Amino acid sequence: MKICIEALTKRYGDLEALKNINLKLEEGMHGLLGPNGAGKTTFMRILTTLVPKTSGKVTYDDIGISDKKAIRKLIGYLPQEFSLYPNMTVYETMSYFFLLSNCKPTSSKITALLKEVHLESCKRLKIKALSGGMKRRLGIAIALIHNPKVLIVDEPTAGLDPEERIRFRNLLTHFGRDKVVILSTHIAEDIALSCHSLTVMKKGHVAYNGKVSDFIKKGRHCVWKLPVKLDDLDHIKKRYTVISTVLEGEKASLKIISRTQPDGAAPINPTLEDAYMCMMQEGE
Ligand SMILES: Nc1ncnc2c1ncn2[C@@H]1O[C@H](COP(=O)(O)OP(=O)(O)OP(=O)(O)O)[C@@H](O)[C@H]1O
Repeated sequence: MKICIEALTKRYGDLEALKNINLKLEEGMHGLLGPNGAGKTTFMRILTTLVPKTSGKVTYDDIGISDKKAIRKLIGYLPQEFSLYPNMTVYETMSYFFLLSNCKPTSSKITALLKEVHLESCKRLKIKALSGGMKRRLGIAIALIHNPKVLIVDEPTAGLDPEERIRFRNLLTHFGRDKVVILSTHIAEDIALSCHSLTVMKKGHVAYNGKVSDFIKKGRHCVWKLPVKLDDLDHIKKRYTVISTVLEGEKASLKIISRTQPDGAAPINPTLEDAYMCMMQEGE
């Protein structure tokens, strides 16, 4: 499966939410990062046929996005917000969504999907008894009912505890072996730990598209560790972008972003989040 996006634009009245987007996405895990309002949700909603594009071309292999029926068969979508009936059990919920997807709900199919998302022991639990992470895993099982080739997930790990985040990431990576998985999130670490490729969106355009590892390299010589006295803290904060502060008695250890080496600072290897912060600062 290959998704080709050519010269894609989207306008909401006078606002150009997507500007000339060109991308090719194949099987594997793709991360989508960008600040609020960058256009990520608009982009994903166009890919899922929920929002019409203004111009440009989007194809899934040789199927055009205008063929909504065919495209929807190829896609599983887990939106940021989705609601389930609190008094239904997990099993009843799956049966219900099988019917909505025009698929016959059989016990073996439901059990197999619940097994994939590690919820097979929760069949009889009511939705209201599930944790946030369990609900999202059930959301993935629902999105997989029609065995899609593409899985699009919007902010799936927000609010989850570390253990559930790890479980969810591993689940997505598992599906990335034979599906195109697009993971949109504000949690850069989730992308660093699960995605091979990355698209960074900024103000409606693609600011970066390529390997996660190459993006992180761009943050080299931009992130510094700087020990300061507490009295100097306000002055430093006015001068530099401080991304972390650890207080140690009368001193503070800062991580700062700067294209030039500040006095007394030592370079440190950037994380994906650091590299992202460097990019967001540029052109501000
Ligand atoms: N239905 C709409 N009508 C008008 N403007 C919209 C609509 N949906 C989104 N926008 C605008 O388009 C731009 C992109 O919004 P979008 O929700 O796609 O960004 P985002 O990157 O997903 O943001 P977030 O991270 O906050 O979810 C924003 O300026 C937003 O206000």
